[in-house]
Amino acid sequence: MAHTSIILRVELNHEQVTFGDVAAVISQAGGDITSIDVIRPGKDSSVRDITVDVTEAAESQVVEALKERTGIKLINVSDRTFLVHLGGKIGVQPSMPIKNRDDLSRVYTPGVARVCTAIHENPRKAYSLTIKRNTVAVVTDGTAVLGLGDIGPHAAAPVMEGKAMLFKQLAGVDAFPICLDTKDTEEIIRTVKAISPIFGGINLEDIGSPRCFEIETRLSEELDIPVFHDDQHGTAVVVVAGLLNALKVVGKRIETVRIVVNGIGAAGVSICKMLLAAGVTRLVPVDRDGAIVNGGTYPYPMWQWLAEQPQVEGVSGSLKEVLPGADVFIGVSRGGLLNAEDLQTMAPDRIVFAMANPKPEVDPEQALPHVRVLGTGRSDYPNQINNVLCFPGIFRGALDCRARRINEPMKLAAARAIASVVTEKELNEQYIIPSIFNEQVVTKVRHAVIEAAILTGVARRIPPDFR
Ligand SMILES: NC(=O)C1=CN([C@@H]2O[C@H](COP(=O)(O)OP(=O)(O)OC[C@H]3O[C@@H](n4cnc5c(N)ncnc54)[C@H](O)[C@@H]3O)[C@@H](O)[C@H]2O)C=CC1
Ligand SMILES: CC(=O)C(=O)O
Ligand SMILES: [Mg+2]
Repeated sequence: MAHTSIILRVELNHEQVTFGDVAAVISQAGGDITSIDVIRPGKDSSVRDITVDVTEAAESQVVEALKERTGIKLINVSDRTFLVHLGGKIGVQPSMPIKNRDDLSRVYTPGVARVCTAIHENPRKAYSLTIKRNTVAVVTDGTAVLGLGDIGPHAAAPVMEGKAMLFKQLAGVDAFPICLDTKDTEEIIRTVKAISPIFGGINLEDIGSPRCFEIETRLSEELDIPVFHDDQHGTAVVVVAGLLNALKVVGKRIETVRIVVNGIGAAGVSICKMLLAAGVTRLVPVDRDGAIVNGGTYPYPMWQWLAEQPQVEGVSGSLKEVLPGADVFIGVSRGGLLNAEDLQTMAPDRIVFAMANPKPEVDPEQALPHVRVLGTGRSDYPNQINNVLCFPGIFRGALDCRARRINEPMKLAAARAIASVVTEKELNEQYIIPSIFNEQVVTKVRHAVIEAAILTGVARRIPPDFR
C-alpha cells in the first residue's frame, strides 16, 4: 500500500479537546503519528504541527475526521512530498568564489579568452578545461513519464530533476534536466546534437516507444559521446542483475526457465534483448494485443526482430492465457493487470518482477504470499528493481574512461557487477538486489564498465586507477 507523509497544522481548543483526543482521532482514521512540533503554546489554545504517516487511501479519512471533531481547527495540510519539490530539487554551484578583480580577470574576460583559444586549437581540451568531462544531459520529451504516459515536458521535470540528484549524490556526476517541447523525432535528434558540445554524455529518459529506438540509435551513431536510453538499458541491466540472483535463490537455470515479459516498449524490448544475450531460451514477449509470437508479422521493427528469434515461443494469447507455467514474470507495462489467482497459474518457485511505476502490474501485498521472489520498481518494498542501480555507475565509468559509447559488453558487465554486490551468503528471497545506498554498487559498476570499455576499444582514456 502506498504511504505518504503529511504535516497537519491544527489548533486545539483546550476546553474541548486534549492532545490525546487528537492523537486518537488520527490513529482511528488510519494515520500513524511520527512527530509533533508545538508552533504556538497557550493556556486556552495551542497550535501544533503533527507529522503523520498515512496510506494514500487513509489520507482523506484523517483530514475529514479532524475537521469533524469539535475543538480541533485544521489550519493546513502539507504533503511532505510536495514540500521537497518547492523551488525544484537542484541548483548550479560555482567551483570557486570570485572574490576580487584578479579572480574575475581569470575566470572571465580577459583571461578566459586564452582558454577558449586553447580549446579552439585542440577541441579535446574541452574535457580538461570545461564541465564537459563530468556533465550529463538528462533529456526527455515527456511522452512516457514513469507509467504516467504522455504528460508533457513541464510535468516530466520533477522526474528529471530527481534523476539529476541521484547522478550527483550517488556518482558525483553533474546532470542537467533538458525537457524538450517537441515529440518530433528529427527535431529531438537535431536539438540534442545541437546542445551536445557541453555534455560528456546523454541520458535519454522517458521518451515513448517506438520513437525512442530511432532517437537513441541515430544519436549514438551521430555523436561521439555516450548516448544511453535509461528506460531501455538501465532497466534491462538491473532486471538481468536481479534475475541472475533470483534464479540462484530458487535453484533454476537461466537456460531453462520460461519468462513472460509484459509491455514491449522501451524497457521491455531492451530487457528481452538482454535476456536473450544472457542465454534465455524460452521467452514470451507480450504487449496490449497479446503475445508477440515466433513467425508473426508486426508493425514495429523491434517487435518484428523479436518474432524472428528462435527463443521466442510460437503460442499466441493474452497475458493471462500465456502466463500459466511461466517461471518468471517481468512487467514493464502498467499497473494493476494481474491478481493473486493469475500468479498461482505460474510454475512453482515463481519469480515476479512487477516494475510499472508508480503502481506495479500486481499489488505487492496480494502477490507476496504467492511468489518466491518479488521485485518492484518502488522503494517501499524489498528488492527494488530500478534503473537507479545502473545509470549513476554506468555513466561514472563511461565518463572516467571517456567512452565513445556504452556497448553491450559494458551493460552485461554492469549487470554482473550489480548482482555481485549481494554475496552468496547474504542472498535470500528478500535480498536479491542491493540497495541504491550500498556504496559498492557505483564503485563496482564503474570498475566493470571501464574494464569492458577498455577491452572493447571504446575507451579514449585510461583512468589512473587502471594504469
Ligand atoms: N522499475 C524501473 O526501473 C522502470 C520501470 N519502468 C516502468 O515500466 C513501464 C513502461 O515503461 P516504458 O517501457 O518506458 O514505457 P513505453 O511506453 O515505452 O512502453 C510501455 C509498453 O507497455 C505496453 N502496454 C501498455 N498497457 C499494456 C497492457 N495492459 N498489457 C501489455 N502491455 C501494455 C504499451 O503498449 C507499450 O508497448 C512504466 O510503468 C515505467 O514506469 C520503466 C523503466 C524503468
Ligand atoms: C524508473 C524509471 O525510469 C521509470 O519508471 O521510468
Ligand atoms: Mg524512466
